[in-house]
Amino acid sequence: MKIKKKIKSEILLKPIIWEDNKLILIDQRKLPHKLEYYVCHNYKDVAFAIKEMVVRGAPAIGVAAAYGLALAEINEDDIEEAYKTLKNTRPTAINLFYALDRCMKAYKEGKSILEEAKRIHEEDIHVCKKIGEVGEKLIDDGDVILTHCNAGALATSMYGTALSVIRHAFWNGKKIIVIVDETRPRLQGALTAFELKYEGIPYKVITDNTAGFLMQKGEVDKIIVGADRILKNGTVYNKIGTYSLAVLAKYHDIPFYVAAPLSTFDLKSKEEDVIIEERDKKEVLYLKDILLFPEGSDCYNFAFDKTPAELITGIITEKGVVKPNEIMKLFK
Ligand SMILES: CSC[C@@H](O)[C@@H](O)C(=O)COP(=O)(O)O
Repeated sequence: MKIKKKIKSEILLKPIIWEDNKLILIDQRKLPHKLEYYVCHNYKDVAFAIKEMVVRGAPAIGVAAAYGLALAEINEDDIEEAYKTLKNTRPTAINLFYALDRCMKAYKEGKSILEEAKRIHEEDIHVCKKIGEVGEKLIDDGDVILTHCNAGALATSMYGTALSVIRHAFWNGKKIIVIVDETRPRLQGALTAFELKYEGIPYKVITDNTAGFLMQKGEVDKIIVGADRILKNGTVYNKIGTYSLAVLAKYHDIPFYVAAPLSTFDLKSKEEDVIIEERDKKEVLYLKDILLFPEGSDCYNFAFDKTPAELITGIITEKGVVKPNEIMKLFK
């Protein structure tokens, strides 16, 4: 049994590697066709990597940012400046601020930033595994599970959040099929498909606008997504399109789960404090270099949306599954 488990974690992708005082990231811009690495030598490289989505996904950007600050320490850069630069890379996922603030606290207490970054990295691996073990109990043999964006190994340090639940169910012998939303405009669904293919987990890709029709046909048993930030009132911020899925799930009476570590909870902010990232309009208007719409077209490119608590069946965390109105139980 033990040997089997070891092999399973060894086949998982490791998007974040710390080696010889360098941060090595799987370059997610090149996936799914090329598995290439992007090497960060200083905090500015890391800030670029987060902004340009070389590394992405809430827990992964937190871990990368922590190592970014560690690089600033190693290179004897101005730590306050590095902290500010890294903090201003992406505004919505709370894990970025959680990890940077932890490292800053360690620094101010005269401790090593690198040691704190390594701890955050290790903890993320451990809690994501736990989320999978806890959440897989909600999955029935034969389930068809729809997921949005990529809440997989690539979005964390190893197991993923929503995909940790899915891969643990698969490892435990449950015959599942994953419906992968393509997730326009950045197509994080391709990353999810890449991970599932890598591990032999059956999946089928759909365009985002197919989800409702599949639910109407009775072909979706459960929906599991990740989160970028969860407020005390149970509001979940996640990839744009999550809210529409949750509304559809409610209408069709399909359980809608959110999987996230405690580091994704923001107990201080109110909804009006949360900034929804708006990215370059080119991501929507162009496909690579091809302009898809009439010259001069304007568009929206919100990267995230918010899903109210009443649409969420349960939140799967490393400390158990809670209803969105029971969040404070997790912090007692
Ligand atoms: C475990 S990842 C959870 C979320 O970070 C994920 O669903 C998501 O929205 C990622 O957005 P991205 O813009 O790709 O960083």
